[in-house]
Amino acid sequence: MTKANVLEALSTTHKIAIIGAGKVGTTFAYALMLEGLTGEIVLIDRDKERTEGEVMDLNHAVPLSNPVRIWNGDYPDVAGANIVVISAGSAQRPDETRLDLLKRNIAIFRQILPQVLKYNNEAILLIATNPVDVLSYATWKLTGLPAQRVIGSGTVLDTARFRSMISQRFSLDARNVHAFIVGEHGDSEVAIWSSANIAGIPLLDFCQQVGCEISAEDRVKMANDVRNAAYEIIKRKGATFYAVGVGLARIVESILRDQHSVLSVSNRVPGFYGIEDVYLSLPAIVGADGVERILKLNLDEGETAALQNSAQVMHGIIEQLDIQPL
Ligand SMILES: NC(=O)C1=CN([C@@H]2O[C@H](COP(=O)(O)OP(=O)(O)OC[C@H]3O[C@@H](n4cnc5c(N)ncnc54)[C@H](O)[C@@H]3O)[C@@H](O)[C@H]2O)C=CC1
Ligand SMILES: CC(=O)C(=O)O
Repeated sequence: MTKANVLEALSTTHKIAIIGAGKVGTTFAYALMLEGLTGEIVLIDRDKERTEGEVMDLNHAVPLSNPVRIWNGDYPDVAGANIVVISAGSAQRPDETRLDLLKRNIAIFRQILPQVLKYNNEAILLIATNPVDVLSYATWKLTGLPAQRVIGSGTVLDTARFRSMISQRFSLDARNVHAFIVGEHGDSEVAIWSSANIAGIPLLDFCQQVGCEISAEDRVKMANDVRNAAYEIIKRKGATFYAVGVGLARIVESILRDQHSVLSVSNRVPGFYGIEDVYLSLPAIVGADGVERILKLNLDEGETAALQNSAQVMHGIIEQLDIQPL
């Protein structure tokens, strides 16, 4: 069998269920289709009419991209899905933070999760709805599933924004920029400069070598630009969906193809830096079983304190939630 045949055979056996066929859910479905990652995509949304329109539109691209069955389904259709992605719920309005969404979206999760579990308790759950860390933690608690199988998209998006901005600054291929945003996917997130590197060369050494400069002020500004990217985009076009759609597809790719990729997904922190019982993003190895291992970055003092602060913010919110298993 050629590599192409193997990949084709693999992709046709996989099924992805997407709950919430709004801007994020449908852009993710589009990315999945273009990348040929799966044989079946079922979209589930309370707005059946609009979802039917989305499904028609997506299906018309199938002859031009990859063979995939895409349909407008309901909860019984999550049966047999390898991964259930949840992107249902409210998105931020221009003057809102992600945490402002919590009350509305946790109520929606309380409706959705029992339905998912009723038809499939073996899938990996991938959460995109905001506030993603709190909702991933709540999903883990409510469902009682192993944390390894309850994953938040976390700072995969912020990390991509960070790499994109560094690459633009130094006119580089973003794929050669290695740097992470960790912590909350939100206002308390932390840019990790101490281990940022270009193809293995520490960023400051790279700058010295090629004669570029990045001052402490530049770094603060860039971290703020990453942190504020969603606000700036929402102010201009009402929502963000392309990068997160591709980010979700990237996580799904690593799971379906058991790639063991290191991605900054949100998961239960295993006591690193004195942080526990909270979902936050750190680099993690993602494969067929979900999160296989969370990696400990060597952080400097300021980064450690900022990450601990991010965990405190999450703890403060989690403590106010009354989460009883379903
Ligand atoms: N994790 C990340 O990096 C990102 C997360 N987001 C979040 O993703 C979520 C979705 O954003 P958008 O797609 O832009 O919003 P949207 O409003 O376009 O889509 C949300 C969808 O959820 C559906 N929905 C609401 N309640 C439902 C229920 N009980 N059952 C089934 N479907 C239900 C709605 O009908 C709608 O189609 C938001 O919370 C947003 O903040 C957005 C961008 C990035
Ligand atoms: C909306 C959101 O969470 C983002 O674009 O980062």
